[in-house]
Amino acid sequence: MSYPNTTNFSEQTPPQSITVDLVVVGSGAGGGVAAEILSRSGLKVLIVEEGPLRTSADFKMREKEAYADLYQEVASRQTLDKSIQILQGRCVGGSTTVNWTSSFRTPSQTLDYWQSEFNLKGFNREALDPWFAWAEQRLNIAPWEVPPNANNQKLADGLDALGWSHQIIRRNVNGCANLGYCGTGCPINAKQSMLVSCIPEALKNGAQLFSRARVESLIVNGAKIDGLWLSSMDKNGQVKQKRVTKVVAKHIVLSAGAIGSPAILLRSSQIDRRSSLGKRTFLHPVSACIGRMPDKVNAYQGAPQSVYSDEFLWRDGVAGELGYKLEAPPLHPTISAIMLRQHGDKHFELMKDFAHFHASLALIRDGFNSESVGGEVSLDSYGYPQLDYQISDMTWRALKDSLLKLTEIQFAAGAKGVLPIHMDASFYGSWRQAEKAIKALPTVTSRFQVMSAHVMGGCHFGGENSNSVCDSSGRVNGLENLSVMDGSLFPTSLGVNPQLSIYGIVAKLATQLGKELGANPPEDLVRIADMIS
Ligand SMILES: Cc1cc2nc3c(=O)[nH]c(=O)nc-3n(C[C@H](O)[C@H](O)[C@H](O)COP(=O)(O)OP(=O)(O)OC[C@H]3O[C@@H](n4cnc5c(N)ncnc54)[C@H](O)[C@@H]3O)c2cc1C
Repeated sequence: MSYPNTTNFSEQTPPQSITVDLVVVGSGAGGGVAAEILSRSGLKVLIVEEGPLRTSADFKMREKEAYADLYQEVASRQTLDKSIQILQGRCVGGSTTVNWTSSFRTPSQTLDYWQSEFNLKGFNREALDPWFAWAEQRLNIAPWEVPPNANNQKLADGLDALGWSHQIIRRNVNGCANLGYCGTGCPINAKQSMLVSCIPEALKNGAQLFSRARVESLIVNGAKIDGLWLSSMDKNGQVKQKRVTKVVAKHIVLSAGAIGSPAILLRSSQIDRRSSLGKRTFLHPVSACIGRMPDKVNAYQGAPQSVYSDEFLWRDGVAGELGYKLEAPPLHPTISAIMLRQHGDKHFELMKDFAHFHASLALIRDGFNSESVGGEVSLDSYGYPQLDYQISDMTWRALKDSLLKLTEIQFAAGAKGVLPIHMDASFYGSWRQAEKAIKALPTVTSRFQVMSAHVMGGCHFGGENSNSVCDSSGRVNGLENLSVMDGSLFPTSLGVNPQLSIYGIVAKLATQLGKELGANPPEDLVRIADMIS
Protein backbone atom coordinates (compact mmCIF):
# COMPACT_ATOMS: atom_id res chain seq x y z
CA MET A 1 0.00 0.00 0.00
CA SER A 2 1.57 3.33 -0.92
CA TYR A 3 0.80 6.84 0.21
CA PRO A 4 2.53 9.26 -2.19
CA ASN A 5 1.97 13.05 -1.96
CA THR A 6 1.66 12.96 1.82
CA THR A 7 2.87 15.69 4.20
CA ASN A 8 3.00 15.02 7.94
CA PHE A 9 2.47 18.41 9.64
CA SER A 10 4.04 17.24 12.93
CA GLU A 11 7.34 16.31 11.26
CA GLN A 12 7.62 18.23 8.01
CA THR A 13 7.47 21.98 7.41
CA PRO A 14 3.96 22.80 6.24
CA PRO A 15 3.55 25.10 3.23
CA GLN A 16 2.43 28.66 4.09
CA SER A 17 -0.29 28.48 1.47
CA ILE A 18 -1.60 26.14 -1.17
CA THR A 19 -4.21 26.45 -3.93
CA VAL A 20 -6.26 23.44 -5.07
CA ASP A 21 -9.57 22.79 -6.80
CA LEU A 22 -11.17 21.09 -3.85
CA VAL A 23 -10.41 20.27 -0.21
CA VAL A 24 -11.84 17.24 1.58
CA VAL A 25 -11.67 17.73 5.36
CA GLY A 26 -11.38 14.38 7.14
CA SER A 27 -10.43 11.01 5.67
CA GLY A 28 -13.03 8.65 7.18
CA ALA A 29 -16.06 6.97 5.61
CA GLY A 30 -17.35 10.18 3.99
CA GLY A 31 -14.00 11.81 3.22
CA GLY A 32 -12.48 8.66 1.72
CA VAL A 33 -15.31 8.08 -0.76
CA ALA A 34 -15.56 11.79 -1.64
CA ALA A 35 -11.79 12.07 -2.21
CA GLU A 36 -11.68 9.01 -4.45
CA ILE A 37 -14.62 10.07 -6.63
CA LEU A 38 -13.64 13.73 -6.92
CA SER A 39 -9.97 13.00 -7.66
CA ARG A 40 -11.03 10.43 -10.27
CA SER A 41 -13.19 13.21 -11.75
CA GLY A 42 -10.00 15.08 -12.67
CA LEU A 43 -10.06 17.64 -9.85
CA LYS A 44 -6.94 18.64 -7.92
CA VAL A 45 -7.93 17.39 -4.46
CA LEU A 46 -6.33 18.01 -1.07
CA ILE A 47 -7.29 15.73 1.84
CA VAL A 48 -6.73 17.22 5.30
CA GLU A 49 -6.71 14.88 8.32
CA GLU A 50 -6.03 15.89 11.92
CA GLY A 51 -4.91 12.39 12.94
CA PRO A 52 -1.74 10.55 11.97
CA LEU A 53 -1.11 8.31 8.96
CA ARG A 54 -0.66 4.83 10.41
CA THR A 55 -0.56 1.65 8.36
CA SER A 56 -0.74 -2.11 8.92
CA ALA A 57 2.96 -2.10 9.84
CA ASP A 58 2.05 0.01 12.90
CA PHE A 59 -0.94 -2.11 13.95
CA LYS A 60 0.31 -4.55 16.62
CA MET A 61 -3.05 -5.59 18.12
CA ARG A 62 -2.20 -3.64 21.29
CA GLU A 63 -4.93 -1.62 22.92
CA LYS A 64 -2.49 0.57 24.83
CA GLU A 65 -0.99 2.01 21.65
CA ALA A 66 -4.06 1.94 19.45
CA TYR A 67 -6.39 4.00 21.64
CA ALA A 68 -3.82 6.77 22.11
CA ASP A 69 -2.82 6.81 18.46
CA LEU A 70 -5.99 6.15 16.50
CA TYR A 71 -8.95 7.42 18.53
CA GLN A 72 -10.41 10.83 19.38
CA GLU A 73 -9.37 11.93 22.88
CA VAL A 74 -7.50 8.66 23.50
CA ALA A 75 -10.80 6.75 23.25
CA SER A 76 -12.08 8.70 26.27
CA ARG A 77 -14.43 11.13 24.52
CA GLN A 78 -17.58 11.63 26.57
CA THR A 79 -20.73 13.69 26.42
CA LEU A 80 -20.70 16.96 28.37
CA ASP A 81 -22.13 15.49 31.59
CA LYS A 82 -19.87 12.42 31.16
CA SER A 83 -22.87 10.11 30.94
CA ILE A 84 -22.05 8.56 27.54
CA GLN A 85 -18.68 7.17 26.45
CA ILE A 86 -18.06 7.90 22.73
CA LEU A 87 -15.65 6.04 20.45
CA GLN A 88 -14.55 7.80 17.24
CA GLY A 89 -11.45 7.39 15.10
CA ARG A 90 -8.85 10.13 14.61
CA CYS A 91 -6.34 8.96 12.03
CA VAL A 92 -6.11 8.54 8.26
CA GLY A 93 -9.15 6.40 7.43
CA GLY A 94 -11.06 7.96 10.36
CA SER A 95 -13.36 5.63 12.27
CA THR A 96 -13.19 3.09 9.42
CA THR A 97 -9.58 2.30 10.39
CA VAL A 98 -10.77 1.08 13.79
CA ASN A 99 -14.33 -0.04 13.13
CA TRP A 100 -15.68 -3.57 13.34
CA THR A 101 -16.71 -4.00 9.65
CA SER A 102 -20.48 -4.59 10.09
CA SER A 103 -22.19 -3.35 6.94
CA PHE A 104 -25.91 -2.62 6.51
CA ARG A 105 -27.87 -0.63 3.95
CA THR A 106 -30.00 2.19 5.42
CA PRO A 107 -33.38 0.68 6.40
CA SER A 108 -36.41 1.67 4.31
CA GLN A 109 -38.21 2.79 7.48
CA THR A 110 -35.46 5.36 8.09
CA LEU A 111 -35.46 6.63 4.49
CA ASP A 112 -39.27 6.96 4.51
CA TYR A 113 -39.10 8.89 7.78
CA TRP A 114 -36.53 11.31 6.30
CA GLN A 115 -38.81 11.92 3.35
CA SER A 116 -41.96 12.48 5.38
CA GLU A 117 -40.44 14.44 8.29
CA PHE A 118 -37.56 16.30 6.61
CA ASN A 119 -38.93 16.67 3.12
CA LEU A 120 -35.85 14.93 1.74
CA LYS A 121 -36.33 13.98 -1.91
CA GLY A 122 -34.26 11.46 -3.89
CA PHE A 123 -33.22 9.28 -0.96
CA ASN A 124 -35.73 6.48 -1.15
CA ARG A 125 -35.00 2.74 -1.44
CA GLU A 126 -35.06 2.71 -5.23
CA ALA A 127 -32.81 5.75 -5.60
CA LEU A 128 -30.18 4.61 -3.10
CA ASP A 129 -29.87 0.87 -3.67
CA PRO A 130 -27.64 1.24 -6.76
CA TRP A 131 -25.26 3.45 -4.75
CA PHE A 132 -25.14 0.90 -1.93
CA ALA A 133 -24.50 -1.83 -4.51
CA TRP A 134 -21.59 0.23 -5.90
CA ALA A 135 -20.10 0.66 -2.41
CA GLU A 136 -20.56 -3.05 -1.64
CA GLN A 137 -18.63 -4.01 -4.72
CA ARG A 138 -15.95 -1.36 -4.18
CA LEU A 139 -15.33 -2.43 -0.57
CA ASN A 140 -15.93 -6.14 -0.90
CA ILE A 141 -18.98 -6.14 1.37
CA ALA A 142 -20.43 -9.66 1.61
CA PRO A 143 -22.06 -11.98 4.16
CA TRP A 144 -19.54 -13.47 6.59
CA GLU A 145 -19.37 -17.12 5.55
CA VAL A 146 -17.12 -18.31 8.40
CA PRO A 147 -18.97 -19.68 11.47
CA PRO A 148 -19.51 -16.94 14.08
CA ASN A 149 -17.00 -16.75 16.93
CA ALA A 150 -18.16 -18.11 20.29
CA ASN A 151 -19.25 -14.65 21.44
CA ASN A 152 -21.60 -14.15 18.49
CA GLN A 153 -22.74 -17.78 18.62
CA LYS A 154 -23.96 -17.24 22.20
CA LEU A 155 -26.18 -14.40 20.99
CA ALA A 156 -27.58 -16.66 18.26
CA ASP A 157 -28.09 -19.52 20.77
CA GLY A 158 -30.00 -17.32 23.20
CA LEU A 159 -32.20 -15.87 20.47
CA ASP A 160 -32.91 -19.36 19.10
CA ALA A 161 -33.85 -20.66 22.53
CA LEU A 162 -36.40 -17.87 22.90
CA GLY A 163 -37.71 -18.13 19.35
CA TRP A 164 -36.44 -14.70 18.34
CA SER A 165 -34.98 -13.99 14.90
CA HIS A 166 -31.36 -13.35 13.96
CA GLN A 167 -29.30 -12.96 10.81
CA ILE A 168 -25.69 -12.97 9.67
CA ILE A 169 -23.87 -9.65 9.32
CA ARG A 170 -22.18 -8.57 6.09
CA ARG A 171 -18.59 -7.36 6.41
CA ASN A 172 -16.16 -5.29 4.29
CA VAL A 173 -13.18 -7.62 4.36
CA ASN A 174 -10.92 -9.35 1.87
CA GLY A 175 -8.75 -12.20 3.15
CA CYS A 176 -9.81 -11.77 6.78
CA ALA A 177 -7.84 -14.07 9.10
CA ASN A 178 -10.50 -13.89 11.83
CA LEU A 179 -8.06 -12.26 14.27
CA GLY A 180 -10.63 -10.15 16.10
CA TYR A 181 -8.55 -6.99 16.46
CA CYS A 182 -10.35 -4.73 13.94
CA GLY A 183 -10.62 -2.10 16.69
CA THR A 184 -6.85 -1.63 16.91
CA GLY A 185 -6.34 -1.40 13.13
CA CYS A 186 -6.16 -4.40 10.81
CA PRO A 187 -2.59 -5.74 10.79
CA ILE A 188 -3.04 -7.59 7.48
CA ASN A 189 -4.99 -5.00 5.43
CA ALA A 190 -7.97 -7.37 5.20
CA LYS A 191 -10.47 -4.79 6.40
CA GLN A 192 -11.42 -2.64 3.43
CA SER A 193 -11.30 0.58 5.43
CA MET A 194 -10.74 3.93 3.76
CA LEU A 195 -7.07 3.61 4.77
CA VAL A 196 -6.48 0.76 2.33
CA SER A 197 -9.12 1.49 -0.34
CA CYS A 198 -10.36 4.97 -1.26
CA ILE A 199 -7.54 7.08 0.25
CA PRO A 200 -4.71 5.26 -1.63
CA GLU A 201 -6.87 5.36 -4.77
CA ALA A 202 -7.33 9.13 -4.42
CA LEU A 203 -3.57 9.58 -3.93
CA LYS A 204 -2.94 7.46 -7.02
CA ASN A 205 -5.19 9.87 -8.87
CA GLY A 206 -3.07 12.87 -7.86
CA ALA A 207 -4.72 13.89 -4.59
CA GLN A 208 -2.48 15.25 -1.81
CA LEU A 209 -2.81 14.28 1.83
CA PHE A 210 -1.92 16.47 4.81
CA SER A 211 -1.91 14.42 8.01
CA ARG A 212 -1.71 15.83 11.54
CA ALA A 213 -3.28 18.97 10.03
CA ARG A 214 -6.46 20.28 11.62
CA VAL A 215 -8.89 22.61 9.91
CA GLU A 216 -9.28 25.45 12.34
CA SER A 217 -11.86 27.55 10.50
CA LEU A 218 -13.29 28.49 7.13
CA ILE A 219 -12.60 31.85 5.51
CA VAL A 220 -16.12 33.05 4.77
CA ASN A 221 -16.73 35.85 2.27
CA GLY A 222 -20.46 36.54 2.00
CA ALA A 223 -22.09 33.56 0.28
CA LYS A 224 -18.70 32.02 -0.63
CA ILE A 225 -15.90 30.28 1.18
CA ASP A 226 -12.51 31.61 0.01
CA GLY A 227 -10.51 28.91 1.77
CA LEU A 228 -9.56 27.65 5.20
CA TRP A 229 -6.92 27.79 7.90
CA LEU A 230 -4.93 24.75 9.02
CA SER A 231 -3.17 24.23 12.34
CA SER A 232 -0.37 21.73 12.71
CA MET A 233 -0.68 18.97 15.32
CA ASP A 234 2.27 17.55 17.27
CA LYS A 235 3.03 13.86 17.59
CA ASN A 236 0.86 13.64 20.72
CA GLY A 237 -2.15 14.97 18.84
CA GLN A 238 -2.04 18.44 20.46
CA VAL A 239 -2.11 21.67 18.44
CA LYS A 240 1.51 22.59 17.66
CA GLN A 241 0.98 25.83 15.79
CA LYS A 242 -2.26 27.58 14.93
CA ARG A 243 -3.05 28.82 11.42
CA VAL A 244 0.19 27.61 9.81
CA THR A 245 -1.26 27.11 6.34
CA LYS A 246 -3.85 28.95 4.29
CA VAL A 247 -5.66 26.77 1.76
CA VAL A 248 -7.43 28.42 -1.17
CA ALA A 249 -9.96 26.24 -2.97
CA LYS A 250 -12.90 26.52 -5.33
CA HIS A 251 -14.95 24.04 -3.31
CA ILE A 252 -14.74 22.60 0.21
CA VAL A 253 -16.19 19.30 1.39
CA LEU A 254 -16.53 18.83 5.15
CA SER A 255 -16.14 15.15 6.09
CA ALA A 256 -14.80 15.62 9.62
CA GLY A 257 -17.55 13.37 11.00
CA ALA A 258 -20.48 14.16 13.28
CA ILE A 259 -19.10 16.42 16.07
CA GLY A 260 -16.08 17.34 13.84
CA SER A 261 -17.97 18.91 10.90
CA PRO A 262 -20.40 21.03 12.94
CA ALA A 263 -17.44 22.14 15.11
CA ILE A 264 -15.63 23.57 12.06
CA LEU A 265 -18.74 25.52 11.07
CA LEU A 266 -19.17 26.78 14.64
CA ARG A 267 -15.52 27.92 14.77
CA SER A 268 -15.95 29.94 11.56
CA SER A 269 -17.32 33.46 11.66
CA GLN A 270 -20.25 34.60 9.50
CA ILE A 271 -21.91 31.15 9.46
CA ASP A 272 -25.68 31.27 9.81
CA ARG A 273 -26.63 29.74 13.17
CA ARG A 274 -30.38 29.95 12.79
CA SER A 275 -30.57 26.44 11.31
CA SER A 276 -30.15 23.20 13.27
CA LEU A 277 -26.34 23.57 13.17
CA GLY A 278 -24.86 21.28 15.85
CA LYS A 279 -28.34 20.13 16.91
CA ARG A 280 -29.98 16.76 16.19
CA THR A 281 -26.77 14.86 16.94
CA PHE A 282 -27.62 11.19 17.47
CA LEU A 283 -25.69 8.32 19.00
CA HIS A 284 -27.50 5.00 18.92
CA PRO A 285 -27.10 4.98 22.73
CA VAL A 286 -25.94 1.49 23.73
CA SER A 287 -26.82 -0.68 26.71
CA ALA A 288 -24.75 -3.81 27.31
CA CYS A 289 -24.59 -6.98 29.41
CA ILE A 290 -21.89 -9.47 30.30
CA GLY A 291 -22.85 -13.13 30.58
CA ARG A 292 -20.55 -15.47 32.51
CA MET A 293 -20.48 -18.69 30.49
CA PRO A 294 -19.45 -22.14 31.75
CA ASP A 295 -17.07 -22.58 28.81
CA LYS A 296 -14.41 -20.15 27.57
CA VAL A 297 -15.72 -17.56 25.09
CA ASN A 298 -12.51 -15.59 24.42
CA ALA A 299 -14.60 -12.72 23.05
CA TYR A 300 -11.50 -10.96 21.71
CA GLN A 301 -10.98 -13.65 19.05
CA GLY A 302 -12.67 -13.92 15.67
CA ALA A 303 -14.73 -11.54 13.54
CA PRO A 304 -15.97 -8.97 16.07
CA GLN A 305 -19.60 -8.90 14.97
CA SER A 306 -21.26 -11.50 12.77
CA VAL A 307 -24.76 -12.07 14.23
CA TYR A 308 -27.52 -9.48 14.72
CA SER A 309 -31.21 -9.40 15.54
CA ASP A 310 -33.82 -6.84 14.48
CA GLU A 311 -36.53 -8.54 16.55
CA PHE A 312 -37.04 -5.35 18.61
CA LEU A 313 -35.92 -2.66 16.15
CA TRP A 314 -39.26 -1.52 14.72
CA ARG A 315 -41.54 -3.35 17.15
CA ASP A 316 -43.67 -0.35 18.12
CA GLY A 317 -43.70 1.31 14.69
CA VAL A 318 -41.18 3.84 13.42
CA ALA A 319 -42.33 6.77 15.56
CA GLY A 320 -43.44 4.73 18.58
CA GLU A 321 -41.25 3.61 21.50
CA LEU A 322 -37.58 3.60 20.45
CA GLY A 323 -36.55 0.18 19.16
CA TYR A 324 -33.11 -1.40 19.21
CA LYS A 325 -30.83 -3.66 17.23
CA LEU A 326 -29.01 -6.47 19.04
CA GLU A 327 -25.36 -7.35 18.36
CA ALA A 328 -22.42 -8.98 20.17
CA PRO A 329 -19.40 -6.64 20.52
CA PRO A 330 -15.81 -7.84 20.91
CA LEU A 331 -14.27 -7.68 24.39
CA HIS A 332 -10.64 -6.66 24.82
CA PRO A 333 -9.09 -6.57 28.28
CA THR A 334 -8.23 -2.88 28.68
CA ILE A 335 -11.47 -1.41 27.46
CA SER A 336 -13.47 -4.10 29.30
CA ALA A 337 -11.63 -3.40 32.55
CA ILE A 338 -12.45 0.30 32.20
CA MET A 339 -16.10 -0.43 31.35
CA LEU A 340 -16.53 -2.61 34.46
CA ARG A 341 -15.63 0.38 36.67
CA GLN A 342 -14.57 -1.52 39.75
CA HIS A 343 -11.55 -1.27 42.02
CA GLY A 344 -9.09 -3.50 43.86
CA ASP A 345 -10.14 -6.99 44.86
CA LYS A 346 -13.63 -6.63 43.40
CA HIS A 347 -12.15 -5.69 40.04
CA PHE A 348 -9.72 -8.60 40.20
CA GLU A 349 -12.56 -11.02 41.02
CA LEU A 350 -14.47 -9.81 37.97
CA MET A 351 -11.59 -9.76 35.51
CA LYS A 352 -10.25 -13.19 36.41
CA ASP A 353 -13.23 -14.71 34.58
CA PHE A 354 -12.63 -12.53 31.53
CA ALA A 355 -12.11 -15.48 29.15
CA HIS A 356 -15.61 -16.73 30.08
CA PHE A 357 -17.33 -13.41 29.38
CA HIS A 358 -19.84 -13.13 26.57
CA ALA A 359 -21.02 -9.62 25.71
CA SER A 360 -24.10 -8.42 23.89
CA LEU A 361 -25.47 -4.94 23.30
CA ALA A 362 -28.51 -3.03 22.12
CA LEU A 363 -28.21 -0.05 19.76
CA ILE A 364 -31.16 2.28 20.44
CA ARG A 365 -32.38 4.11 17.34
CA ASP A 366 -32.76 7.70 18.54
CA GLY A 367 -34.36 10.61 16.69
CA PHE A 368 -37.56 9.07 15.38
CA ASN A 369 -39.88 10.84 17.73
CA SER A 370 -40.44 14.42 18.91
CA GLU A 371 -39.30 13.30 22.39
CA SER A 372 -35.97 12.02 21.03
CA VAL A 373 -34.24 15.21 19.90
CA GLY A 374 -30.62 14.08 20.23
CA GLY A 375 -27.71 16.18 21.44
CA GLU A 376 -26.12 19.51 20.57
CA VAL A 377 -22.52 20.21 19.61
CA SER A 378 -21.04 23.46 20.92
CA LEU A 379 -17.50 24.72 21.53
CA ASP A 380 -15.62 25.00 24.82
CA SER A 381 -13.60 28.10 25.64
CA TYR A 382 -10.62 26.73 23.66
CA GLY A 383 -12.71 26.03 20.55
CA TYR A 384 -12.83 22.25 21.06
CA PRO A 385 -16.15 20.55 20.37
CA GLN A 386 -18.35 19.21 23.15
CA LEU A 387 -21.58 17.26 22.86
CA ASP A 388 -24.42 17.90 25.27
CA TYR A 389 -26.69 14.83 25.00
CA GLN A 390 -29.55 14.67 27.49
CA ILE A 391 -31.04 11.20 27.73
CA SER A 392 -34.82 11.54 27.31
CA ASP A 393 -37.37 9.53 29.30
CA MET A 394 -38.17 7.66 26.12
CA THR A 395 -34.51 6.68 25.64
CA TRP A 396 -34.28 5.58 29.28
CA ARG A 397 -37.28 3.32 28.73
CA ALA A 398 -35.58 1.77 25.70
CA LEU A 399 -32.28 1.37 27.57
CA LYS A 400 -33.99 -0.35 30.51
CA ASP A 401 -36.16 -2.54 28.29
CA SER A 402 -33.14 -3.60 26.22
CA LEU A 403 -31.17 -4.56 29.36
CA LEU A 404 -34.00 -6.90 30.27
CA LYS A 405 -34.01 -8.49 26.82
CA LEU A 406 -30.21 -8.86 26.71
CA THR A 407 -30.23 -10.51 30.12
CA GLU A 408 -33.01 -12.92 29.21
CA ILE A 409 -31.15 -13.89 26.02
CA GLN A 410 -27.88 -14.49 27.87
CA PHE A 411 -29.54 -16.78 30.41
CA ALA A 412 -31.28 -18.61 27.55
CA ALA A 413 -27.82 -19.08 25.98
CA GLY A 414 -26.62 -20.82 29.14
CA ALA A 415 -25.05 -18.01 31.19
CA LYS A 416 -24.36 -18.94 34.82
CA GLY A 417 -24.55 -15.29 35.78
CA VAL A 418 -25.39 -12.04 34.00
CA LEU A 419 -24.03 -8.58 34.78
CA PRO A 420 -25.91 -5.63 33.28
CA ILE A 421 -23.48 -2.76 32.72
CA HIS A 422 -24.79 -0.46 35.44
CA MET A 423 -22.95 0.84 38.51
CA ASP A 424 -25.57 -0.60 40.88
CA ALA A 425 -25.81 -4.03 39.25
CA SER A 426 -23.95 -7.20 40.14
CA PHE A 427 -23.84 -10.67 38.63
CA TYR A 428 -27.32 -12.16 38.91
CA GLY A 429 -27.71 -15.93 39.08
CA SER A 430 -31.07 -16.40 37.36
CA TRP A 431 -33.31 -14.59 34.90
CA ARG A 432 -36.01 -14.03 37.53
CA GLN A 433 -33.52 -12.52 40.00
CA ALA A 434 -32.05 -10.34 37.24
CA GLU A 435 -35.46 -9.21 35.99
CA LYS A 436 -36.49 -7.99 39.44
CA ALA A 437 -33.15 -6.26 40.04
CA ILE A 438 -32.98 -4.57 36.63
CA LYS A 439 -36.49 -3.18 36.99
CA ALA A 440 -35.31 -1.47 40.19
CA LEU A 441 -32.05 -0.07 38.76
CA PRO A 442 -32.07 3.74 38.69
CA THR A 443 -32.17 5.34 35.24
CA VAL A 444 -29.83 8.19 36.08
CA THR A 445 -26.75 9.25 34.18
CA SER A 446 -24.25 8.77 36.99
CA ARG A 447 -25.23 5.09 37.44
CA PHE A 448 -26.47 3.67 34.11
CA GLN A 449 -23.45 3.22 31.84
CA VAL A 450 -24.21 4.15 28.25
CA MET A 451 -21.80 3.96 25.32
CA SER A 452 -21.72 4.71 21.61
CA ALA A 453 -19.46 4.27 18.57
CA HIS A 454 -22.02 5.72 16.14
CA VAL A 455 -22.24 9.50 15.96
CA MET A 456 -24.62 10.99 13.41
CA GLY A 457 -26.23 14.36 12.62
CA GLY A 458 -25.34 17.91 13.59
CA CYS A 459 -25.36 19.21 9.97
CA HIS A 460 -28.48 17.44 8.82
CA PHE A 461 -29.77 17.66 5.29
CA GLY A 462 -33.38 18.17 4.32
CA GLY A 463 -35.81 19.85 1.98
CA GLU A 464 -37.69 23.11 2.33
CA ASN A 465 -39.00 24.09 5.79
CA SER A 466 -36.97 21.38 7.54
CA ASN A 467 -34.65 23.85 9.32
CA SER A 468 -31.83 21.82 7.84
CA VAL A 469 -28.17 22.85 7.71
CA CYS A 470 -27.66 21.35 4.23
CA ASP A 471 -29.88 20.87 1.22
CA SER A 472 -30.43 17.49 -0.43
CA SER A 473 -27.18 17.83 -2.42
CA GLY A 474 -25.20 18.22 0.81
CA ARG A 475 -24.59 21.98 0.12
CA VAL A 476 -24.58 24.09 3.29
CA ASN A 477 -27.59 26.38 2.91
CA GLY A 478 -26.59 29.89 1.91
CA LEU A 479 -23.01 28.98 0.93
CA GLU A 480 -22.47 28.12 -2.71
CA ASN A 481 -19.14 26.28 -2.51
CA LEU A 482 -19.35 24.37 0.78
CA SER A 483 -20.71 20.81 1.10
CA VAL A 484 -20.96 18.26 3.91
CA MET A 485 -20.37 14.59 3.10
CA ASP A 486 -20.25 12.38 6.19
CA GLY A 487 -22.43 10.96 8.95
CA SER A 488 -23.29 14.45 10.21
CA LEU A 489 -25.77 14.76 7.32
CA PHE A 490 -28.27 12.31 8.81
CA PRO A 491 -31.43 13.90 10.29
CA THR A 492 -31.96 10.95 12.67
CA SER A 493 -29.91 7.95 13.67
CA LEU A 494 -30.21 5.02 11.25
CA GLY A 495 -31.17 1.94 13.23
CA VAL A 496 -28.16 0.18 11.70
CA ASN A 497 -24.39 0.58 11.95
CA PRO A 498 -23.63 3.65 9.82
CA GLN A 499 -20.66 3.01 7.53
CA LEU A 500 -22.45 1.65 4.44
CA SER A 501 -25.10 4.40 4.62
CA ILE A 502 -22.28 6.97 4.52
CA TYR A 503 -20.41 5.24 1.67
CA GLY A 504 -23.52 4.99 -0.54
CA ILE A 505 -24.98 8.44 0.17
CA VAL A 506 -21.60 10.18 -0.22
CA ALA A 507 -20.98 8.33 -3.51
CA LYS A 508 -24.24 9.82 -4.79
CA LEU A 509 -23.47 13.35 -3.53
CA ALA A 510 -19.83 13.36 -4.71
CA THR A 511 -20.79 12.19 -8.20
CA GLN A 512 -23.43 14.92 -8.39
CA LEU A 513 -20.90 17.52 -7.17
CA GLY A 514 -18.27 16.37 -9.70
CA LYS A 515 -20.79 16.90 -12.49
CA GLU A 516 -21.87 20.30 -11.15
CA LEU A 517 -18.24 21.45 -11.01
CA GLY A 518 -17.82 20.54 -14.69
CA ALA A 519 -15.44 17.66 -13.93
CA ASN A 520 -15.67 14.07 -15.20
CA PRO A 521 -16.79 11.63 -12.50
CA PRO A 522 -16.09 7.92 -13.19
CA GLU A 523 -18.36 6.51 -15.90
CA ASP A 524 -19.83 3.72 -13.75
CA LEU A 525 -21.01 6.32 -11.24
CA VAL A 526 -22.37 8.70 -13.86
CA ARG A 527 -24.35 5.76 -15.27
CA ILE A 528 -25.94 5.18 -11.85
CA ALA A 529 -26.72 8.90 -11.50
CA ASP A 530 -28.29 9.04 -14.97
CA MET A 531 -30.27 5.85 -14.40
CA ILE A 532 -31.84 7.22 -11.21
CA SER A 533 -32.64 10.75 -12.42
C1 LIG B 1 -14.67 1.25 17.49
C2 LIG B 1 -15.68 1.52 16.41
C3 LIG B 1 -16.36 0.47 15.83
C4 LIG B 1 -17.30 0.71 14.81
N1 LIG B 1 -17.87 -0.34 14.16
C5 LIG B 1 -18.68 -0.12 13.10
C6 LIG B 1 -19.18 -1.18 12.32
O1 LIG B 1 -18.88 -2.35 12.56
N2 LIG B 1 -20.00 -0.89 11.27
C7 LIG B 1 -20.36 0.40 10.96
O2 LIG B 1 -21.14 0.60 10.03
N3 LIG B 1 -19.89 1.43 11.68
C8 LIG B 1 -19.03 1.21 12.71
N4 LIG B 1 -18.49 2.27 13.38
C9 LIG B 1 -18.90 3.63 13.01
C10 LIG B 1 -18.38 4.08 11.63
O3 LIG B 1 -17.04 3.72 11.45
C11 LIG B 1 -18.57 5.59 11.53
O4 LIG B 1 -19.96 5.86 11.68
C12 LIG B 1 -18.09 6.19 10.23
O5 LIG B 1 -16.74 5.91 9.98
C13 LIG B 1 -18.28 7.72 10.29
O6 LIG B 1 -17.82 8.27 9.08
P1 LIG B 1 -17.55 9.83 8.99
O7 LIG B 1 -16.98 10.11 7.67
O8 LIG B 1 -18.79 10.54 9.40
O9 LIG B 1 -16.48 10.14 10.15
P2 LIG B 1 -15.11 9.44 10.52
O10 LIG B 1 -14.97 8.14 9.83
O11 LIG B 1 -15.03 9.43 12.00
O12 LIG B 1 -14.00 10.41 9.93
C14 LIG B 1 -13.85 11.76 10.34
C15 LIG B 1 -12.38 12.13 10.25
O13 LIG B 1 -12.26 13.56 10.32
C16 LIG B 1 -11.13 13.89 11.09
N5 LIG B 1 -11.32 15.26 11.59
C17 LIG B 1 -12.19 15.68 12.53
N6 LIG B 1 -12.08 17.02 12.70
C18 LIG B 1 -11.13 17.44 11.85
C19 LIG B 1 -10.56 18.73 11.56
N7 LIG B 1 -10.99 19.84 12.18
N8 LIG B 1 -9.56 18.81 10.64
C20 LIG B 1 -9.12 17.68 10.00
N9 LIG B 1 -9.62 16.45 10.24
C21 LIG B 1 -10.62 16.33 11.15
C22 LIG B 1 -11.10 12.84 12.17
O14 LIG B 1 -9.81 12.73 12.74
C23 LIG B 1 -11.53 11.60 11.40
O15 LIG B 1 -10.43 10.90 10.90
C24 LIG B 1 -17.56 2.05 14.40
C25 LIG B 1 -16.87 3.11 15.00
C26 LIG B 1 -15.92 2.85 15.97
C27 LIG B 1 -15.17 4.02 16.58
